[in-house]
Amino acid sequence: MEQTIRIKYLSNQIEKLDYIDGKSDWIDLRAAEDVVMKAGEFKLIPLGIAMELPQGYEAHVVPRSSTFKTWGLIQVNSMGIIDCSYCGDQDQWFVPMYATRDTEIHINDRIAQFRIMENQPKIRFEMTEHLGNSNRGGFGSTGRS
Ligand SMILES: O=c1ccn([C@H]2C[C@H](O)[C@@H](COP(=O)(O)OP(=O)(O)OP(=O)(O)O)O2)c(=O)[nH]1
Repeated sequence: MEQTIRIKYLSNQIEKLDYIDGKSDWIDLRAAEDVVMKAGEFKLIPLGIAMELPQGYEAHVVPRSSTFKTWGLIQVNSMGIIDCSYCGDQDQWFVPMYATRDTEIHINDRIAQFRIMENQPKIRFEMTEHLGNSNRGGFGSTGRS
């Protein structure tokens, strides 16, 4: 199945997004400005795009596996979640980054990647005193003897 995503570019200096069939289906995202960061600095790096995601979908933004090695950047929210309602002309995607060393990101550098995911079903929480199942054994207990 193919989905169409309406996209608005907020920069004409970045290359257009590209879905590469048959490789990885995650789509690379590019920095929309030159950024100089000192070790220990935090910055929201603009990605130069706004999108209308398909109804019932959200997007997940993560670093590329080479991002840390190339720029010493850590994405501080681990994974960015772009909601379907984030779809206005000025709803530019950003990636919040922490620099672990002095670094320079250039416009058009592919610093992150995304995919879309179907929203989870609606959830209603039902309170109970007893779940009635056996305990699995505490955080991180699997494999411990
Ligand atoms: O890495 C990210 C995370 C979020 N967003 C945008 C899209 C998302 O739809 C919006 C709000 O994000 P989220 O709901 O995760 O943030 P919040 O801290 O809960 O803020 P809000 O009060 O705006 O919901 O910000 C980004 O551009 N990049």
